[in-house]
Amino acid sequence: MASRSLSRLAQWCSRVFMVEINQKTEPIYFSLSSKPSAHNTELGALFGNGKLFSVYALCDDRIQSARSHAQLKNTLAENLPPGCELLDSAAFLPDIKSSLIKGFFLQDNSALSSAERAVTQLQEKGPVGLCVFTYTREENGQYLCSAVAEEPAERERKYYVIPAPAPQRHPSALNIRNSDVFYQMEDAYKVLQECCDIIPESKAVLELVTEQQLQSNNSHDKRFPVVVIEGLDATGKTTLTCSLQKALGAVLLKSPPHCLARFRQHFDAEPPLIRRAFYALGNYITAAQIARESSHAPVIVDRYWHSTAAYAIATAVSGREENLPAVGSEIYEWPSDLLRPSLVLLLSVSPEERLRRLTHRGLDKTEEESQLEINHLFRHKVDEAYKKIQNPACIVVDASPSPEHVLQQVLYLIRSKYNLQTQDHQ
Ligand SMILES: Nc1nc2c(ncn2[C@@H]2O[C@H](COP(=O)(O)OP(=O)(O)OP(=O)(O)O)[C@@H](O)[C@H]2O)c(=O)[nH]1
Ligand SMILES: Nc1ncnc2c1ncn2[C@@H]1O[C@H](COP(=O)(O)OP(=O)(O)O)[C@@H](O)[C@H]1O
Repeated sequence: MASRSLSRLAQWCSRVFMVEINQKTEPIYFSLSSKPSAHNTELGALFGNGKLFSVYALCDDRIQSARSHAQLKNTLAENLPPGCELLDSAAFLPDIKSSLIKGFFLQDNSALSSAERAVTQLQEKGPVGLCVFTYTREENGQYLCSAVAEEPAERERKYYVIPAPAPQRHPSALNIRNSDVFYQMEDAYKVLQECCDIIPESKAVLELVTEQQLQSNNSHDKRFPVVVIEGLDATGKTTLTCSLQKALGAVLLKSPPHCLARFRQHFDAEPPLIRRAFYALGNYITAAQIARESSHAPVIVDRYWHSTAAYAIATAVSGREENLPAVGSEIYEWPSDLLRPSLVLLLSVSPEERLRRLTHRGLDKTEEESQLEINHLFRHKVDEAYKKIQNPACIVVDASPSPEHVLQQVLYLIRSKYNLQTQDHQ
């Protein structure tokens, strides 16, 4: 695991470091070497001036590591002086899955190296296993890296910073499996089991999952159609799903299911590993409900696995939209143990229309929904991730017309696929 294998600076030499100056430009990649590089000018944009640090929270326990990373980000953001840039950083083994370690790069342009004080304070009371690197510029234009370590010998050891080539796969996509998106119920279940000591609500969620699984009817006899309605918030999912329920005499379900509503706010505040495991388990509870209900009526579902995967992937994959893995990547594969719907419709409206509906609706938003408004790039990535998921893939529906028009369009789609009669003809 990260901390054991990275106790000494030498062990970091096999890794490449990535620092993203902002979401729109290519990140800067560098590594540590015992020999200088004659071509390190491209590092100037990052290492230009001032005191520089990388900080990584290292723990063997993945739950503690996820929480330490989140705490580290909050602590650094609260304590850094103006003029000090806090950038996302990562250390990874190029194109090796699950090798990503997330951290932070601090550019302290203030003369007083006040960031140094903030980092030292963190070092004293910080989360378990804080690993701090400092970077200094030599007269000859070379940059040196040393670790702020307890052992004096480690402190003396320095390595040259040299440019590294961009990897094939964007490093932020390396850890998605079982850290951001889950492809088996048991993998998500294990995460919440490991949280039980520190998050009491986890036990109640796991009991609900077990209870629903016991009630689930896994019989594969004839089922009525299961239609999932997906889309960004305020695209009209709630309005449409209610009308479809009436028009088709269908059962209306949603994910996360009502039985998890009371836990949601808590898990929305947890780091991605824990939060996404919560939403993944919500889909399995909803799947058990779909299995039962679709044996006697059509089922309409408001959000399901596409939402879980799209939001998780769009959050995990940093930088530009092009960094999203291509269609066909394993990260878009439907979980083999999760009930597949018959049809998934992705409601799509223009950003302007969506904002108009959001303001009109006036409901409060999840933090992530607020992000959707501020961060057009994040919203595009969610939308793109929805469309890359296959088996089943989404059918995009233009949801900008009136509610009645959208309903008729969707009923036509469903009927032409299933010759389902509407309620009034039954
Ligand atoms: N339902 C669902 N929401 C998720 C998931 N992952 C993240 N979210 C967040 O939760 C928000 C929506 O939560 P919902 O419970 O669907 O709330 P809602 O009012 O029905 O959503 P909208 O009607 O689309 O605004 C999303 O916009 C995401 O920010 C997931 O797996 N399932
Ligand atoms: N087709 C539509 N045309 C215009 N307004 C709509 C349409 N569908 C929904 N709305 C309105 O937009 C707002 C968001 O709709 P809602 O169904 O809550 O979307 P979602 O569930 O996707 O967040 C609501 O005020 C709703 O009345």
